Formats: sequence, structure tokens, C-alpha cells
Amino acid sequence: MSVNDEATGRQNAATYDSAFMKACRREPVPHTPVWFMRQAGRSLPEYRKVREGTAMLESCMMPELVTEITLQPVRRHGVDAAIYFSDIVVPLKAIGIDLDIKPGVGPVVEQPIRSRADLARLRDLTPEDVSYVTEAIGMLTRELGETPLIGFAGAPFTLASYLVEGGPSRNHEHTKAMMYGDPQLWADLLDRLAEITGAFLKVQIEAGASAVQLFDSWVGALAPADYRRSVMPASTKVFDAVAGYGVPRIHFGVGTGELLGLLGEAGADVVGVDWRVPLDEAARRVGPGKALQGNIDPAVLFSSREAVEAKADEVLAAASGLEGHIFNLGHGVLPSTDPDALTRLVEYVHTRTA
Ligand SMILES: Cc1c2[nH]c(c1CCC(=O)O)Cc1[nH]c(c(CCC(=O)O)c1C)Cc1[nH]c(c(CCC(=O)O)c1C)Cc1[nH]c(c(C)c1CCC(=O)O)C2
Repeated sequence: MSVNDEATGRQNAATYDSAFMKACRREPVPHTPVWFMRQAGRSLPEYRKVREGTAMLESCMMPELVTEITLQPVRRHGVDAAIYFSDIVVPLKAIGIDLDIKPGVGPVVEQPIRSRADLARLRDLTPEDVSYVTEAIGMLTRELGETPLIGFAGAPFTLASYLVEGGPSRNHEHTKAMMYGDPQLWADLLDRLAEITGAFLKVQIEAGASAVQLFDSWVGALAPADYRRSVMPASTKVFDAVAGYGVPRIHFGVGTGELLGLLGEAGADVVGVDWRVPLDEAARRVGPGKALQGNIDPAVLFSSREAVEAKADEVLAAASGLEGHIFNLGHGVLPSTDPDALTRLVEYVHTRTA
């Protein structure tokens, strides 16, 4: 049966009733759902094989390849959700920003955004700019059956960091210089990025994504007062842009222990937690009414099977009092992770919680 009303988006009824979707809504689940950030990618030999000879950004624009790569971890690991294979800089590339993803480095922007004149380069995103996304999600939802597809985007702060720095940055110095030194330019930049990000998430939901995750990976670099004043309004604007669809909205960042309450307050239904804060403590910081996602240290997967299982038990114990828990890592799968360790972890969590 196909359910296409406002409450369920474009997904079918079985998807709506899947363990992942129920956990996002804080409803009882048949087992704790599991997926992994960066589950598609270099940890999988089948990924390395199909990506051979094709640049990262180029592959994001090839719907058949995107479909295959997105499905690979679902087939191999039996995870409870797929995440659309793309990158946070894809919508920026789509509006004509001259950037590339350098292997082993990350996104690099040819001409950083540093002045008011540079802002003009950030034009609105239209669905036509990313027609390959609509096409790929259409193919994917047909192939996935009842497994939900998570769409995603980079949050305004994390996108701004790449645009202003011109590439990956440890200290975000140019970004913070703009934030503290020219608050109006900063606010206008984040607002532009919120518009683009909101439009990009809408495209993914309209095409059939069942949930969306906003990655504010580097926002842990900020103090709470600065986050609230200078970043939260833009992230809230993104969440508000997609609120009407009723699809779960997940909000994730790294090193966000002091920001967890604000990440929820920004408008998310689910807050992603890294491995630094146990989930019961995270729940206290986030407050009632939100599900939590996380939070095994991705490096734990390099240890013995027993150690991984002990850590999984610790996470499940900390999550036992939560209304909604989606099991995940505290950040993305590291490229040299043994994929079998991931498959075993999915099985383990399913068995322990069934
Ligand atoms: C900060 C960030 C980026 N991209 C992303 C984030 C937020 C998530 C996070 O915090 O990890 C988001 C992202 N990027 C990618 C995905 C795939 C979906 C999934 O999770 O399976 C997702 C969700 C594919 C990718 N994005 C990238 C790769 C590696 C490129 C390759 O396989 O050739 C993949 C699979 C490139 C990329 N793109 C970015 C980085 C830091 C890198 C790694 C650079 C490198 O180590 O080579 C920026």
C-alpha cells in the first residue's frame, strides 16, 4: 500500500512502520535500529571497486552509481536505514561554487568566501540544479522496499567553515574571524546557506527520503553562547523549512557535549551524540521529547570482538531508559575499518534488543 499523505511523505506504509522510523518517533520498536554514519564508502571493497576511476563529486552526480553505493551497506550489513550517498558540498557545487573533493584531504574551495561581494556567488538552489538527486532517490526508494532512506545536508556553520577557510580546518580561524568581527556579514552568509540547505533537503524529501540528517560536524568548536547567537538561527531555519513534511529530522555534530541541549532546541526530532557523552547523560542535557542517536567510538571497531560487544552493551545500557534510541557510531566509519566487524555489530545489537 502506498501512503502519500502529509504525515508520511512519499514513503510506503511498511517504511513508515520500520524500526528506524518508530525509534525516531519514540514509539516502541521490535529491536533497536542500527545504521552507521559513512556506512557507504571506503571501508567496503565493493565501494572501492565501483568508484575506481571516478572522482568523488562526479560519482555523486551519477544516479545509477549512487544507487549501487547506497545499497551496498544495506545488503552487506543488514542495517535498518540507508543514507543517500553524496557529500555535504554537493549543493554548493550545484549552484556553481568552484570546489573539489581532494582524496585524503576533503572539500577544497578555489576562491574562499570572505567578503560581502563573495556572498553574491551563493545563489538559490532549484530542484533542476540537482535533478540527479531526484532521479537517484526515485531509483533507490524502489530498490529499498521498506528500508528507510535518510537524506542529508551539511548545516550552515559546517558549510561556512569549508567556504570561508577554503578547505578543511583545525581552528576555523577565518570563519570565527568573520563571525566575531563582521556579525552582519556572517549572519547573511549563514542565512544564504540555510536557504540553500533547506531547498536541498526539500528536494530529497519530495523525491522520497524518509528522514533527514543535518550534519553540523565542526560546530563543537563553538561555545554555547556563540552557537545560540550566531549559528542556531540558521540551523533552525533549515529545520523549519522541512517541518511541514513530518519526516524525522536528525541533528548531529562532533564534540558537542556542551551544545546537546541547543542542538535539540534548534528544531531536531533526534539528536546525534558522539562517544564523549554517555547516552543517559546526553538525554538529561537534551531534555524530554527527543530521540537520541549514537554512540560507539568508531575506533572501538579496531579492537577485539569481545571489546566491541562490551562497548555495545555499555551503549545499550545507557540507552535503556530512553524513549527512542537509534544505534550508531559517534562519528563516521573510519576508512580502514574491517567491514565484518560492522556486520557483526548490527547482528549483535539486533539480537540483544529483540
Ligand atoms: C564533514 C563532512 C564532509 N562530508 C560529509 C561530512 C559530514 C559527516 C562527517 O562529519 O563525517 C558527509 C558525507 N560524505 C559522504 C557521506 C556518505 C554517506 C554515508 O554516510 O555513507 C556523507 C554523509 C561520502 C564521502 N565524502 C568523502 C568521501 C571519501 C572520498 C572517496 O571515497 O574517494 C566519501 C565516501 C570526502 C569527504 N567529504 C568531507 C570529508 C571530510 C571527506 C573525507 C576526505 C577524505 O578522507 O578523503 C566533508
